[in-house]
Amino acid sequence: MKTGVLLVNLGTPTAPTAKAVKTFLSQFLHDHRVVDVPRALWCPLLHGIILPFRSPKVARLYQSIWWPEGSPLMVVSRRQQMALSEALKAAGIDMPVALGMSYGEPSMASAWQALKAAGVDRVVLLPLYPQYSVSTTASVFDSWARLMKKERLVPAFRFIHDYHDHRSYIQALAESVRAQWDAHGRGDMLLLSYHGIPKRYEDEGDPYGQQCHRTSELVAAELGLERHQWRTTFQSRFGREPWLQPYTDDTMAALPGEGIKRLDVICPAFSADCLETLEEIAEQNQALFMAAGGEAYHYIPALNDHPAHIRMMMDLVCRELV
Ligand SMILES: C=CC1=C(C)c2cc3[nH]c(cc4nc(cc5[nH]c(cc1n2)c(C)c5CCC(=O)O)C(CCC(=O)O)=C4C)c(C)c3C=C
Ligand SMILES: [Fe+2]
Ligand SMILES: [Fe+2]
Repeated sequence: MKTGVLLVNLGTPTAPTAKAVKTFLSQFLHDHRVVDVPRALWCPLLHGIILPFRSPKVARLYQSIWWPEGSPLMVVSRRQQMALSEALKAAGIDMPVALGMSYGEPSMASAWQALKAAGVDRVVLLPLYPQYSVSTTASVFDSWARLMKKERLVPAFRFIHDYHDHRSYIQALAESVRAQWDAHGRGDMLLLSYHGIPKRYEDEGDPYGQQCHRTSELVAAELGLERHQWRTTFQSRFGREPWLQPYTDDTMAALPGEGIKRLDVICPAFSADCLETLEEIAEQNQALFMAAGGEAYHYIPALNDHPAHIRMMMDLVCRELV
């Protein structure tokens, strides 16, 4: 049997324009795993207000973080794919690596076609979401299942459910914090900010919030931090219902008043830098913290294609070879 790896991430617009953002948001926000509101209620709001008004606004935000080679999420994802492929080759393991996005291009269908063309008949699916959520991981599974419906011969496959407490992941995060401290000195606190989800999803059984808290505890323990030296918050709220709390933006505005003037921020739920880290955390939230009396703010980049992150991917994938 020949095994291949299918790396999956969320996806991103093809250009920082209102049109491309609208196409991306429309696909993303039509996914029932992401927004579970009945379509009769959701579609009028989505088509009448959210897509027309949010798309130009968000396009301007994408313009502020866009790289010459493209959207950071896409550029980093391609680098991850290449680095993992090379690392596997260097270890003498013949395993093609494809990249598929849940929304937009390259699609999961194109990634599966590339693996099939390489003669793969066994697939390790690695959704690059360390913490399981219905809104991300389950949606990857849905896309895979939809693809497999068209196959007469479904390949053997393994689905990596989550890796929120995996040793190499925790070590890679801790290593990136230490590198930050070595370069810029240590802040008064390490804030671990995770993408949020609606609180209702957690009440209905989504383990995401619990897994985020566990990741934070393990990183703090690995770094030898005391309880008052780190905090977990949730960012990127969308819509009106309550999301997981405490909210990152409220915390930013409050910390300087509590005597925390120098802050280090890491976003462990993001395996690649993207709009939500480079703009929301590194720009918007920095401005909130400084306006409230903060003195130093350091955003610690996502693990991206750092060698420790690629080693972690190797560990996760090779574990599935037995
Ligand atoms: C509508 C509800 C949303 C849920 C639930 C949600 C969960 C969720 N998302 C990520 C990772 C990413 N989200 C990104 C962008 C983004 N997310 C939402 C909404 C929800 N996300 C929107 C509407 C957007 C687009 C930007 C905007 O309009 O504000 C991204 C960045 C993509 C990029 O192109 O850079 C990532 C990555 C996780 C991990 C998660 C739940 C655990
Ligand atoms: Fe619709
Ligand atoms: Fe999101």
